[in-house]
Parts: sequence; C-alpha cells; structure tokens
Amino acid sequence: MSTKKASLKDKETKNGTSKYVLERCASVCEYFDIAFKNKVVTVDNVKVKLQIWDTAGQERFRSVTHAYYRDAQALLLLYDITSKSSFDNIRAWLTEIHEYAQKDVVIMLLGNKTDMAGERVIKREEGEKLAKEYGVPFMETSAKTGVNVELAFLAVAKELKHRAAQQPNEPKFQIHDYIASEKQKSGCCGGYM
Ligand SMILES: Nc1nc2c(ncn2[C@@H]2O[C@H](COP(=O)(O)OP(=O)(O)OP(=O)(O)O)[C@@H](O)[C@H]2O)c(=O)[nH]1
Repeated sequence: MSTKKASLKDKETKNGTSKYVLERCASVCEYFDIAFKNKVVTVDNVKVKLQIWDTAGQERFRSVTHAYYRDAQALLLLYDITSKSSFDNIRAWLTEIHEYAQKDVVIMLLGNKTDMAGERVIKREEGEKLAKEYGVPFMETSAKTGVNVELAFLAVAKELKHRAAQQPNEPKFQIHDYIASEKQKSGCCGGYM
C-alpha cells in the first residue's frame, strides 16, 4: 500500500486515481500483475485516502516490485494460513523490505483466509511469533468474510494520520495498543498484535 508523493499533486481521473499513477503503471502493471485501488478511511473525522498497490507476491518479480514499494508509507504483508510456502516467503519479504522500503514504513503482518479453518496449516501462534520477532503488528483476516479487514486498514490509516499531524509534545500513536483494544472490544482473537 502506498500513497505516491507525485500522484497527490497530479490531476486526478474520475475514480480518484491520478494520471501520473495510471501512466506509470499502465506499461508494466498488467505484465507484472500489479493492481491498485483507492480506499478512503475516516480517521477521527478526517478522510484519509489510501492508494493500495497489490504486488501479488510474485517472488520471481521481486527485483521489479521493490521499485513499487520503495515509496510506500505502509506495507501489509499477507500470507495464506492454508499455505506453508506463503508463510515461509514472509521472512524473505521482510528482509527485502528492510533493504528497499522507507526506514519508517508502517508494516503489518496478516494471516489471511481464516474462513478456511479446516485447511489451516499455519497456527495463529506461528504468525504471532513471527510478528513479534520483527516487532510488527499481527492479525488474522478473511478477505472473504471481511473479518479484521477494515480494522487493518483503519489501524494503518490512523498511524499515518497521526504521524502527519503529530505535534512535538504529543504522545506517539501506539498501533499495537490500538489493535489490541479494538479486538478486545469486538471480543476477537487474543495474542500478540
Ligand atoms: N476462502 C478465501 N479465499 C480467499 C481469501 N482471500 C483471497 N482468496 C482467494 O484466493 C485466491 C487468490 O487470491 P489473490 O487475491 O489473487 O491472492 P494473491 O496472494 O494476490 O495471489 P497471487 O496473485 O497468485 O500472488 C482467489 O481465488 C481469492 O478469491 C479469503 O480470505 N478466503
């Protein structure tokens, strides 16, 4: 996920995507299976526009995709709880991100497809452990049922908004605490986040 600096200044098309982004992406996005969408999230009555780039996790294109997340302000790393290889790839992505992404990039680890509990091969605890190791927030999600999807985007948007508007003496927004308290409210899914 990223909000490209240049795109914000650029003239926007009808669906809110800037011409700059469309032109930049058109030539290669289709070939490398990179999709992007805009999502508006309201944080404390302020609308935050997230431009979400989906790099499709194609390992063979890593050298190309890093050019797309280099400017990203936040990265959501998804693995599939029914796929060991997708989980194993996360370490490689984290190493890659360390090298190429912005130093203060917001990272979140998501274990997706919780609706497929019967086919689960990665325990929640394994996701939690990995997230803890890298100091990133963790949640299990389902893009199919929507479980925790809004919360993931909202947490990222809150973090970015707070960073942008933070006053020198104001306490830092704590994304881990925010996710933990939201989950407690909904009675969902304990553990490290
Ligand atoms: N049951 C279930 N299926 C899902 C979920 N999320 C995605 N899928 C399905 O999983 C398949 C792959 O989804 P994608 O969004 O293409 O995942 P991806 O990681 O971008 O996949 P690649 O493009 O192959 O790297 C599709 O058939 C989706 O419909 C989910 O939460 N639950």
